[in-house]
Amino acid sequence: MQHRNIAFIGAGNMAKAIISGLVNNGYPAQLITATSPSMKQDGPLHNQYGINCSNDNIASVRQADVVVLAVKPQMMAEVCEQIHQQVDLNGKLILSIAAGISVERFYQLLGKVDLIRIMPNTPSLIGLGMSGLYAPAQVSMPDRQFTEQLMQSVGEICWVEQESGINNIIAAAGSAPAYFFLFMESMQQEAERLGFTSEQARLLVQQTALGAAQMVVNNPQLDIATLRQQVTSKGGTTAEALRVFNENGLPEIVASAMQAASKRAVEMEKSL
Ligand SMILES: NC(=O)C1=CN([C@@H]2O[C@H](COP(=O)(O)OP(=O)(O)OC[C@H]3O[C@@H](n4cnc5c(N)ncnc54)[C@H](OP(=O)(O)O)[C@@H]3O)[C@@H](O)[C@H]2O)C=CC1
Ligand SMILES: O=C(O)[C@@H]1CCC=N1
Repeated sequence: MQHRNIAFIGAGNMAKAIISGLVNNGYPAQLITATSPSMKQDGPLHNQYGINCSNDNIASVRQADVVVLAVKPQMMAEVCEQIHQQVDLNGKLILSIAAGISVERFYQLLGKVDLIRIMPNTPSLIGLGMSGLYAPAQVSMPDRQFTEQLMQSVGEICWVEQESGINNIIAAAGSAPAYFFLFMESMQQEAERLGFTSEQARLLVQQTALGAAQMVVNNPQLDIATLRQQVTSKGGTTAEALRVFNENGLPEIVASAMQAASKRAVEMEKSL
């Protein structure tokens, strides 16, 4: 892929996940800078990945071709206004990974910049990310391709035609690792109650989750429902477990939870 000078403004969980994925995939570390107020030049991020680290947003944005805005949504206005006042963003590509901040809001904060919204998730850390991408019509093809390749280097990508699609990506992928973690936490707790040690319970859950996910990946010709049916013997144990899930409304709970995530993103877009 093409290499450009990238500055991550904000170096928390999500920025670190993308940086780790990029560096492990061969993106030149010397072309990556990460900033945060508490950042030390020779701190852990520098030592681990060899990237440039700074607590100076302005200097970092000035020297960058691509700026990844990776602060919490509630911090975004303050950070953007400071950048807008001090740096000419003309010719730079701005990438936002924030939930709940619309393109229109970014134009208010930064002026009419070249901006693409990305909605990644934390498995980017291990190259298994899932990112949604949205670009307004005027964004150039080279900028779209660069962003696509950037995020493909840490996982899979899915373009959305409408900006509202980003909120649905949040529901289906951005927030979704946490759904699977909650499910696994609940299973681990019950496995411990059934008498396994914490380590055994974790192994049982993580290996089963990994195996199930890998079976879905390896069998694109099979519906996920078919894979479920292959585990479920008539009158057997799995059928009993699934009966309890269904009687307690698991599909409806999942649907409501995903809708709640998307709705929250819409609310954030109105308030931030
Ligand atoms: N976590 C996730 O799974 C996902 C998160 N996102 C989005 O990613 C963004 C970041 O989230 P996440 O990584 O979880 O948040 P974190 O709280 O982990 O990270 C926020 C980072 O911003 C830094 N920061 C705070 N103020 C400033 C400032 N003025 N200038 C520069 N950096 C600053 C913090 O530094 P310090 O520690 O020094 O305060 C920290 O490094 C959010 O907008 C979120 O919506 C999107 C998809 C998934
Ligand atoms: O919880 C959040 O708001 C962020 C966005 C998607 C995942 N984490």
